[in-house]
Amino acid sequence: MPDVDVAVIGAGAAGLSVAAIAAGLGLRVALFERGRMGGDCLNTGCVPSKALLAAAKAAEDARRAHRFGIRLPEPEIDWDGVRAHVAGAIAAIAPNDSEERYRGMGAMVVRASARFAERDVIEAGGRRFHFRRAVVAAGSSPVIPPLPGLSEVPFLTHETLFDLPECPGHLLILGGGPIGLEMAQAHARLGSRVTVVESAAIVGRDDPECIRPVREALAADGVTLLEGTRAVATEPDVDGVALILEDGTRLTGTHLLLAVGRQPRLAGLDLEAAAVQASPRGVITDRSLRSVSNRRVYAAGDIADPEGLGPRAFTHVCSQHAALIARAMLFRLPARLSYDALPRVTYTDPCIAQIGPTEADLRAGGHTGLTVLRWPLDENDRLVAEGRAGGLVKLTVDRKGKLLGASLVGPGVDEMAGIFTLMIGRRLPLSVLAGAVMPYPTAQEAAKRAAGEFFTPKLLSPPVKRVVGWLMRLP
Ligand SMILES: Cc1cc2nc3c(=O)[nH]c(=O)nc-3n(C[C@H](O)[C@H](O)[C@H](O)COP(=O)(O)OP(=O)(O)OC[C@H]3O[C@@H](n4cnc5c(N)ncnc54)[C@H](O)[C@@H]3O)c2cc1C
Ligand SMILES: NC(=O)c1ccc[n+]([C@@H]2O[C@H](COP(=O)([O-])OP(=O)(O)OC[C@H]3O[C@@H](n4cnc5c(N)ncnc54)[C@H](O)[C@@H]3O)[C@@H](O)[C@H]2O)c1
Repeated sequence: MPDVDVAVIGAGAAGLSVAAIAAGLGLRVALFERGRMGGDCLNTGCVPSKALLAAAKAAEDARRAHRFGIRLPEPEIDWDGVRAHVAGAIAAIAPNDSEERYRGMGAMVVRASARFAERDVIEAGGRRFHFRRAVVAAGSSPVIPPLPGLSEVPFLTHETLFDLPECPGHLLILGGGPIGLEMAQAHARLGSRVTVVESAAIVGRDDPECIRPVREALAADGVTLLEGTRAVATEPDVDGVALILEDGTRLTGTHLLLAVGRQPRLAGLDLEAAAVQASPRGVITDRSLRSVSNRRVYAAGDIADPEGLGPRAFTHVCSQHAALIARAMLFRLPARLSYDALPRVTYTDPCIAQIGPTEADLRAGGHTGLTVLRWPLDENDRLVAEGRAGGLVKLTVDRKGKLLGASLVGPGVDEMAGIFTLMIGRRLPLSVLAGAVMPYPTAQEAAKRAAGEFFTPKLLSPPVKRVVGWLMRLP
């Protein structure tokens, strides 16, 4: 008789969601966590980064208050106060992810490193747990690039960045993805000099039309963006650290943050003992997130490498995975993972958001007959009134008007992204959005206006005008 119905390795966003569902259904659950409950999102990821961005925005709002006729002195940054705010946000959310809460749900929480011992056995804390089903949700860690000299210099990752006792004097950031850009803007607004070195283009998976305003905003915040540039070495410097670029430029800074991507936390899991196959991208699963080589085992969150889709590192993907695993593993219902309507948002100011594929993704995938609809956010009354106008809603639709992808940039587009997730995910016709009554004045009106652009040319066409003219003559 197995000791547990469901064994979950990792109490991050993915593992916690799976454990909550399984325990809620009355199953015997063992949840293994060797580090902090809540994993990256709570402790070193989403929560501290958004808390730091909020502090930075407060400073920036004070600097820009003169636009409203309010003159304030240059804000004084109390770094200890900023850190207290970040720590306070984590502490306020922590009870949701706590050992006590999960024990209360009926799960057995084992604070130890877990590893597979057999196809259906996990060892942790000196005990063996015979399981019916296991979910590997061990997450990912920052990639440490093979940069010559890196072992000689102190460097930061998101795991150490939020513990700095002082605001960095000059923060060098390697990588201009979501982590690099969010942290660049946050630190620049809080008083650091910031230089980002990006080997390709910043947030390069996003739509170039949407990237442009982010690039301009970061430059306005004083961030130096070096794109299409590689660092070839690093070395100690009197300032702290130096990065040598491929053209020979020597950049010096007080701190170096590495933000060049994620790698699955496979080490120590002993997946081979359970015949669970993994690639350098993660645990290989089918589209129901079930291991292709051990059908008792599933993978969720950053560590999952679903065939044909690859890993995605987002907290909302962790929830999506957990719901799908519940369907497939617990209810034995058909389940097939799709990222067709997946939203992703980089929380710079302005935000950049992508829901589903970009126009370039669709064209590269061979889609023809695409129509691109645009609605500029500088015509949005609410944003104009708030002195924040600027940005774009760009929709890519097929011949029949089916919405395939939405690319957004501007203030408030993070909150607008949910509309497009619903539209694409539920395959709602564009007319639903174009015909919706949106509250005035909101940024969301731009979503409706962009959708309306599909119908306007047809509505105002000469034949329709002729019919309306004829109808007007009727008694
Ligand atoms: C700076 C930053 C900002 C981010 N911002 C956002 C954002 O705004 N929005 C968003 O959607 N996503 C964001 N992300 C991504 C998001 O944080 C991750 O996608 C998410 O946290 C992954 O959750 P997970 O459960 O897969 O892994 P994790 O959170 O890493 O959890 C895995 C857990 O497993 C434990 N573990 C590992 N191996 C073992 C073992 N052998 N035994 C026991 N325990 C083990 C680890 O200690 C860890 O606690 C951000 C990430 C970073 C780094
Ligand atoms: N707002 C959010 O949802 C959010 C925020 C932060 C992180 N995340 C998640 O975490 C993941 C990891 O974030 P990330 O920013 O570290 O990785 P990333 O893979 O998204 O971006 C890394 C960037 O570094 C560049 N790069 C790679 N090697 C380089 C090198 N040697 N020198 C210079 N540049 C180099 C890449 O071209 C890329 O632009 C994200 O992809 C995302 O899934 C999400």
